[in-house]
Amino acid sequence: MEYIELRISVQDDFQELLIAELFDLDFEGFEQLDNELVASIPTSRFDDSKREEIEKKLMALGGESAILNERVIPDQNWNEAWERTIKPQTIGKFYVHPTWSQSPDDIGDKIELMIDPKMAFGTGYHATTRLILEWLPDIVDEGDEILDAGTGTGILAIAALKLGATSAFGFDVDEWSETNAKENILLNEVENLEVKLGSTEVIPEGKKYDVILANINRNALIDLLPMLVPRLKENGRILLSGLLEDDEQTMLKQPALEKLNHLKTKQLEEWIAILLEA
Ligand SMILES: C[S@@+](CC[C@H](N)C(=O)[O-])C[C@H]1O[C@@H](n2cnc3c(N)ncnc32)[C@H](O)[C@@H]1O
Repeated sequence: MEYIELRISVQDDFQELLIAELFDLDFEGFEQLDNELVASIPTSRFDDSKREEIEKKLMALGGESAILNERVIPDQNWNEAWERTIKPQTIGKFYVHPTWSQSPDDIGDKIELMIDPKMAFGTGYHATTRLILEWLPDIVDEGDEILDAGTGTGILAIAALKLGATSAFGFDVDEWSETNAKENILLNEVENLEVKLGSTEVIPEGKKYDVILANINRNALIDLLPMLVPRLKENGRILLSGLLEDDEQTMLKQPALEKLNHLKTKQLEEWIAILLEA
């Protein structure tokens, strides 16, 4: 897949806000530099109207923010770019690292997650993924069956299986995710994780789940909830992430969530995740 990379001048104080807005516009990769942000999006999801929308958002931030440069990044450069920026990290109970940085001999009681991200979202670096990884041990029980909507690298489904879930099904509309999640399944030697390219239409017919993980973004979640919620078992839990603080009330008012109990909302930086129970 080919990507468009935008280099944007933006003061450090406004970078998180801009990342959140670009994320809602389907941007996937972000690199924060000194008063600059580099953001990337698949070429197929970028057009003049998105560029105009970004320019409007930048104007609203103040006169100094602007798109400095726009360039096309061909496929083959991505791994190299990622390899420079991805470092091992501890997130809650997990030690997350790529294959090119070996796990130290002693990671104590941490659970190892080996994730080679390539271009799929889910390095564990984004706050929305970290938020779920930190919370996951409290949500997943032994024997649970998991549905991972927008699986990206497969990191959340793999983590859930390592916590004792018996099986997981992940889906993603991004073809890189399908390939990459499958690679990460092999790396982590997890069994019973099936990944498919597509959206809710690829969920096995009639199947219901104990836990649904959905780290996508507000607009996609609003569209997908009517298809996801009926896939919850009785007392099943759904965790919605990829949301900003201000999205909480909009989400909780969604008709598809009407019959669910809101258990808890957690926040990390400006991002929130909402847990509900059927
Ligand atoms: C924020 S990433 C999350 C990746 C991973 N689950 C994580 O937590 O790190 C969202 C993923 O959802 C996928 N996605 C976006 N819209 C979707 C849709 N309508 N159906 C399925 N996947 C979608 C994107 O391709 C992307 O890989």
